[in-house]
Amino acid sequence: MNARTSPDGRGRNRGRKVAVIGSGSWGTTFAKVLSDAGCDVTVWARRPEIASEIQVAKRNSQYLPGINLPKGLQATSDLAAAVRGARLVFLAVPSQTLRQNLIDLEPFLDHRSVLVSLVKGVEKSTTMRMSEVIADTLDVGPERIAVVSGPNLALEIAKEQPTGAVASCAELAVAQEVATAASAPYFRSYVNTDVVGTELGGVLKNLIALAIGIVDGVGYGENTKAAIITRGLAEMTEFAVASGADPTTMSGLAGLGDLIATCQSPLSRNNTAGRLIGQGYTQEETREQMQQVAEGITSVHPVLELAREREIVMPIVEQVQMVLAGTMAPKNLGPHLATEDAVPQPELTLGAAQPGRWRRFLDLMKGNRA
Ligand SMILES: NC(=O)C1=CN([C@@H]2O[C@H](COP(=O)(O)OP(=O)(O)OC[C@H]3O[C@@H](n4cnc5c(N)ncnc54)[C@H](O)[C@@H]3O)[C@@H](O)[C@H]2O)C=CC1
Ligand SMILES: O=C(CO)COP(=O)(O)O
Repeated sequence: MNARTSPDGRGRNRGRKVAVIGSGSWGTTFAKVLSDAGCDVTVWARRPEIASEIQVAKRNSQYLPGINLPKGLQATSDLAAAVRGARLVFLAVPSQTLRQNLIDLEPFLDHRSVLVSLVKGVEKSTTMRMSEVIADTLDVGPERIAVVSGPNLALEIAKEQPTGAVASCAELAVAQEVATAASAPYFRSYVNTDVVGTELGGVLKNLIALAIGIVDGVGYGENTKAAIITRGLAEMTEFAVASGADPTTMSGLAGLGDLIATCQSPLSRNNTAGRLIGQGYTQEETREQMQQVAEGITSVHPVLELAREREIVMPIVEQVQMVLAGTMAPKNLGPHLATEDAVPQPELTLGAAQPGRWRRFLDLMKGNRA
């Protein structure tokens, strides 16, 4: 099969110039995916020594030890040089720095370029999702904002272990363009137009992965974890649908797929952070040990703020917040404590999720049929 017809898109990506902003574990891995897909990729690193190591040695020893990066991958610590001529600009920085990174980037952006968020957090000070931060910071419409999300543990993908993701944009043709750029032999990108759902899948699974890590740290077994994953998916779906997402997105790669990967893997930083907390380390000690971004810790508070505004009940996420705040012992986290007013709750499952349904069901059970 020649490159022009190969299913991974190498032929279709010939001459496609793209940039990746951020050279941590995900930025570097995603740059490798794009390069292996045949794109002409430049990755921007904040620290010149990391840019130089990627550019010269084709390595990023701090974030991806032992991984050889593609020969053609370029790196720079000069923002203007990174995005010059790039139609697609992938963003892989921490959620709390994205706004400032975009402000720095703005003078160099082409007015046609598409901003693609790979980030799985919300901005703490505003409760905005990353696509909202992009729209709020730059003068770009929804057709220039995209998201890629899925079960994507960086180190596994850097080792070319196969997986998939969803490329999402309100404009389907743009989602398809992003998916084509991000389709390597070991990485398949699907498309949808549900930016809210795709983005929230990545944010919310981190909170459930924290819960899983906590109970793992306590020493609970598979039943507890399976119950938390299942009830967690119901919470994620309820929240996402109330935020405008399509419920089916939560059963796809960006929802259930990422939830499974993150809750199962010791490679997950959120899972690891939860486990340390479950073992009795404080939040500060956990942060010190991690040395890497665990977005869930920052997202708990803003997500619960939004849940309250939307009248959504998120018992597991609330328990995670209490454990992080030190007001609940890790051993008390579990779905058996999630019963509101001791009223047996309906088992709200994926297909049943609709805004307000949980509340209406509870009202009904309490005899309040108004
Ligand atoms: N690592 C993974 O497996 C995956 C991570 N993600 C998401 O990607 C985003 C980035 O995470 P990772 O690369 O994993 O984190 P990381 O902890 O591996 O790297 C963070 C990177 O951000 C840089 N950074 C720190 N402060 C910065 C600032 N002020 N401006 C610009 N860059 C700054 C660091 O130097 C480093 O390069 C997160 O939202 C994460 O949830 C998404 C999918 C997979
Ligand atoms: O998003 C991820 C996997 O899809 C990575 O999860 P962590 O940020 O918990 O490592």
